[in-house]
Amino acid sequence: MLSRPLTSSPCLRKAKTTSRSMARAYATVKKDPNYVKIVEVGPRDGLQNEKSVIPPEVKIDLINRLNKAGMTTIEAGSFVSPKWVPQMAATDKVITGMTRIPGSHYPVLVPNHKGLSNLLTLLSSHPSSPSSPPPPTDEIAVFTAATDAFSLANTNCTVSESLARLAPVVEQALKAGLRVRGYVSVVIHCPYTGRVKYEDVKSVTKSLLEMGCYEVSLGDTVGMGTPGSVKEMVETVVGADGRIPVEVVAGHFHDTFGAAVANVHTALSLGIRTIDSAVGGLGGCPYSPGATGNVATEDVIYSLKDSRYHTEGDLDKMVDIGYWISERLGRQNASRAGKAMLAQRNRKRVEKEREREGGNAESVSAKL
Ligand SMILES: CC(C)(COP(=O)([O-])OP(=O)([O-])OC[C@H]1O[C@@H](n2cnc3c(N)ncnc32)[C@H](O)[C@@H]1OP(=O)([O-])[O-])[C@@H](O)C(=O)NCCC(=O)NCCSC(=O)C[C@@](C)(O)CC(=O)[O-]
Repeated sequence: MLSRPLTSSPCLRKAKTTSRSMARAYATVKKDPNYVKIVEVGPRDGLQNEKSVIPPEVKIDLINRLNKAGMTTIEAGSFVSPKWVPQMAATDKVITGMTRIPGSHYPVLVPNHKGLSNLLTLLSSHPSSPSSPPPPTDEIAVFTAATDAFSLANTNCTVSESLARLAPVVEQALKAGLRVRGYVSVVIHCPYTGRVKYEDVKSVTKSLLEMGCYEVSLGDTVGMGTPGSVKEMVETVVGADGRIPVEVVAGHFHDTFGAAVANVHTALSLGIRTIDSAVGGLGGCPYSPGATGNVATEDVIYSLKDSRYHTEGDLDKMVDIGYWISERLGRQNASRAGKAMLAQRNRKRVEKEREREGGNAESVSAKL
């Protein structure tokens, strides 16, 4: 239950420019109706909950590899309080150290004025001559939740307080020429209060769009969603009144209960065309106890094969990256498709060796 009406803040009333923001949102929508845009969240959502501090060089390497594998929207880090999420502390080093490819986007999370101010200071020192590389980022993501309990745990304020805090941040970011994406967490289930009211998800989504977010990502943070609950939630959010077009919402599914790929396809069947995912199924929110990683990017790409949809990202290269980063972090690769493809490659390699060795059964069977 939200503590007070979302529209009660003066900042929000001021920011109510529905038609302008909706037009901005529509302008970014991909024209091809079967194109599925993937927002690769591995370097941010994927790493933020890792216990041991990952050096910026590894994060930079990860982002560069993802770019080379064809991912063009890669969430690169967060300008949040290092006391709350220590893992994201060196995001400034990451976004200035990574190779920036023209046309790619590297959004960073910003929770408040301080985060935006730190980012704008960094961006102001970036050379802006035509020959200089693209700026470290051109996009921020602001985030809130569908329940006060989660919002308080994650950002130390209620939902309406967070919206009031974010409205001027979004306004300033837009004035500075940044794109702004929004997140709503716990859209199905809250780890503190249980089942969520989908009308609250809709209300928060609407507020973020009215502020000027070009898109709002609906986060099943806990990963308890099922195709049935995702359908009901999305149908409530995009609703029959037609005020939130499905083109401006994205799906963000964690895979705690193994239903994330099914949830992705449910979202697609309802018209959503932007999906957040993390290579190797990395991830978890520090304030969502028990939740596991995001749906693996490899699993999303694999599941779209032989369908009417198409997307970006070279599956073989993504499988390599999933393997590499999982090894690097010393954790299990959580991508089912990734593990299956690696096993398949291994079998093929052994078969080739068998052919080369002239069918030496003993040495080959030892490798299988
Ligand atoms: C929002 C705050 C800052 C409020 O935290 P607070 O403690 O209420 O902040 P404050 O304003 O009272 O400031 C306290 C201290 O933090 C500093 N501070 C304050 N802000 C910043 C900043 N931006 N950058 C750097 N430092 C900052 C500030 O300067 C001060 O420093 P001190 O004077 O004590 O030395 C904090 O709660 C926070 O950073 N929360 C972020 C939590 C987070 O990152 N969670 C994970 C991301 S959300 C997610 O994963 C879900 C998602 C998006 O993936 C979708 C889904 O799956 O649902």
